[in-house]
This record gives sequence, C-alpha cells and structure tokens, in this order.
Amino acid sequence: MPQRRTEVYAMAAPPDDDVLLARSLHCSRAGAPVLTDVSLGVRPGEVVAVLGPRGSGKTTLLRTLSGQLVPDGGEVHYDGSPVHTLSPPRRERLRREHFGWIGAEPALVPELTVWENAALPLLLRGESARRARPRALEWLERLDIDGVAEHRPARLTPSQQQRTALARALAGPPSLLFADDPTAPLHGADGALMLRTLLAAVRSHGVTTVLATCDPRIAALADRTVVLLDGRRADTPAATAAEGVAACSLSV
Ligand SMILES: Nc1ncnc2c1ncn2[C@@H]1O[C@H](COP(=O)(O)OP(=O)(O)OP(=O)(O)O)[C@@H](O)[C@H]1O
Repeated sequence: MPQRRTEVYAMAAPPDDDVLLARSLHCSRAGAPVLTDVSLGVRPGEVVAVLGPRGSGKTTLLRTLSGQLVPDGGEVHYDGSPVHTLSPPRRERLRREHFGWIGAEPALVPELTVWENAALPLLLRGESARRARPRALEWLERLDIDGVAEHRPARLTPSQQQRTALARALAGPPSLLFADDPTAPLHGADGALMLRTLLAAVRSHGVTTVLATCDPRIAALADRTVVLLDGRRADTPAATAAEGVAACSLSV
C-alpha cells in the first residue's frame, strides 16, 4: 500500500517507476488554454486524487492521460511507453485492454442488459459471453445490483445505473482506472457507498487509480492529492477551497 503524502508542486524529475507519467501537458479547447504545463506521475497501485473546482481542467486532464485526447504539447507515458504518439486505433486498443473509465454520466448502452453492460469490456476484448457473464455478475453482486442483472438500464434508479457503470469500469479488471467525479450524480449515502466500494475494489485488486473530484473530503480518501487551478498544478488544497470548491455537493 503506498504511503499517504502531500504532493509537492514542481515535479521536475518524476521517479522512473511511475506507471503513468505526464510531462508538461498543454491542451486548448475552442482556442482557449485548458491545461498549462501540467506534469504528474502515478506509481503502480496508487490512488491519486485530482482536486480542483469546476472548470479547472480535471476532465480534460483525465481524458488526456487516458488517451482520449491528444495534448497540444507535452507527453503521456503508460508503463514506459508513449501514449500521445500512438495512432487512434492503437490508443483505442490500449484503452480497451488496460484502462477503465467511470464518469459522472453512466453512459450505459440502452439496448443491453445490466450484466451485458458490465461485461462490455470483456466482450470487446473477445471473451465469450459464457466466460464474461460470471465475472460481470460477481461485480454486480459486490455492488448489490445482481438482482437487476437482466434489466435494461432504463428500468434502473440513477444509483443502480451508476453502479452498473462502476461494474463495467472494474470488470476487466483494468490496470489503470480513471474515475471522473463518479459520485456526482448520487446523493449522500449512495455516493458514499459507491466511493467506498470503488476504493475497496481498486485497493484489493491493486488497480492504479486517478480520481477527479471537486470535494476535498473525497480527495482525502486517496493516497495522494494533486491540485488543479485554472488548468495548472497548484500546491495547496487551501487555494482550491478559496476558489469555490464548497459549491460541490457530495458528502462521504
Ligand atoms: N469540448 C470542449 N470545448 C470547449 N471548451 C471545453 C471543452 N471541454 C472543456 N472545455 C472547457 O475547458 C475548461 C475545463 O473543463 P473541464 O471539463 O476539463 O474541467 P473540470 O475541472 O472537469 O470541470 P467540472 O468539474 O465542471 O467537470 C472549461 O472552461 C470548459 O468549459
């Protein structure tokens, strides 16, 4: 288990054993800079929170780290190999085979049942439904939604939908999980339960995790926190609080 520690801002020489490494990322959206000179290293099995107020660039950072976006400048390396220079099909394959993603929207496939949604990463990797189904069901049971395994997403509550998305993100299991404000659509106890389940699952399976949140209480559950303000690394959570983090709504 990695030691909890406070991140120091300037990360000039990240350690060689980082499984995920970003160097001096720059990203613009619609002509405006969204990430400026962001560097970050994540060690195997670590749970790192990216903490920042709304609009600070957390989603853009996670999408860039996970190969969904190509940065305008800078580098992303996974397991020692560059991600930012891969062709789109190879980036897609890397994401499918090694990464999990859960965002604030469950983004389930409406035509598929709950277990088929949860099994999707396995099915896309070419596993048979016969092998994928029990593995998906294991996660559904752990998340207490095995009773709706044959339902379509439209019949589920928002909490059940988001837990299905979490089962899908973990079913692989992935080497690296990106969790972008995953409890945002959930209220109080539902959000707290989901977060506890997510953290217990990634820690027991050794899944390296990057968790974006605007809630310092959630960030405090990670092994380490890095702070984004206006698309730049910032050094203290206090600075983020001053920028209006209190506007975020989840309790744990
Ligand atoms: N596709 C896009 N086109 C134009 N601007 C974008 C796009 N995506 C993000 N942005 C802008 O980039 C900035 C950072 O957005 P981003 O979603 O990365 O921040 P965030 O910290 O994840 O915010 P939130 O907590 O609200 O999700 C915002 O000003 C946003 O409006």
